[in-house]
Amino acid sequence: MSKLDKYRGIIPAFYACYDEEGNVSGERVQALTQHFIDKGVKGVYVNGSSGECIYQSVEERKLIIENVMAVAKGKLTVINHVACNNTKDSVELAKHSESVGVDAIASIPPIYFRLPEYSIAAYWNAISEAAPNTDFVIYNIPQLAGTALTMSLFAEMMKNPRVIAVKNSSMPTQDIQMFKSAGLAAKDDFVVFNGPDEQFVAGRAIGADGGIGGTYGVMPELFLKLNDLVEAGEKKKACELQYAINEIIYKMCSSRANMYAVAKEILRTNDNVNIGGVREPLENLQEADKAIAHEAAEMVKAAKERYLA
Ligand SMILES: CC(=O)N[C@@H]([C@@H](O)[C@H](O)[C@H](O)CO)[C@@H](O)CC(=O)C(=O)O
Repeated sequence: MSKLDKYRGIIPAFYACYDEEGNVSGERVQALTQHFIDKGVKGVYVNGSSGECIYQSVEERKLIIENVMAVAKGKLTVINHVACNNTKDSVELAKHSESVGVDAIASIPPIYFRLPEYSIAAYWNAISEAAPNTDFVIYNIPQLAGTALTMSLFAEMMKNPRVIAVKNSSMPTQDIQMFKSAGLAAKDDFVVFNGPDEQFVAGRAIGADGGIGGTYGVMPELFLKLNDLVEAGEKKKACELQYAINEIIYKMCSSRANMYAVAKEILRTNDNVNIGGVREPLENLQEADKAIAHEAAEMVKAAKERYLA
């Protein structure tokens, strides 16, 4: 048993939880955390893209992770994304994360200005040094961050003993293999998370240890089953379920509203978990989007009946 096994499995990317006025709701954060515990997932990835972190203040992000930890401590693996696009605020969130006892912190590279690799490494290492007893996960999402994790930057970061994983949301699954191989060449153990939910099976096949995903939250049972099928080597069944999941994701992405607004409506409809809407400038649901969300909710129910029986 490796000490990194706590990261191997299905880890939903936690959604932002707001009250009816659009303020962060600690109560709703706790309810969503409990919902994920009840579903049997391995952990949660808090304050990432799905958590709408770039639209939130440092204080709001502290409130969110405090409420997650109040419920999840000892029950879920908790990874808190702390990047704020400036070192000072990110360091503050890293310190705070360690004080509330998260398992790991994570960070994208700084966005907007194209910084040299030594500046990105300095940014990540400063954040990591602020949480000296906490694992560190590099978040590679070049299509949104505008900067890709290169192998030379990766090699530099391998010198930091706290770097234990890459959450890889780039689209080429080959990236997973490259980080996994180079990680294992540098360290006794190393974790790579699959990012794109639509290619979970492919990501796992090429070396991902599990996944962190923005659509797991509306169908955790389906992703848990998918992971079981991959582990059992049931390729045909795994692909069949992956295709069914992908149809649900395509439906979720077909609305004018932001995908996370659709996800939240599915949660309300199927699971009776109300975590509000999305924060502007993300687009909330109009009537036509609600119809799409309800179709997607029905598809989730049908897939559960078909594949979990
Ligand atoms: C670009 C993007 O948002 N990717 C998502 C995916 O889970 C994505 O929502 C899913 O594959 C649907 O396209 C995650 O990798 C992001 C994520 O886990 C997070 O930080 O919330």
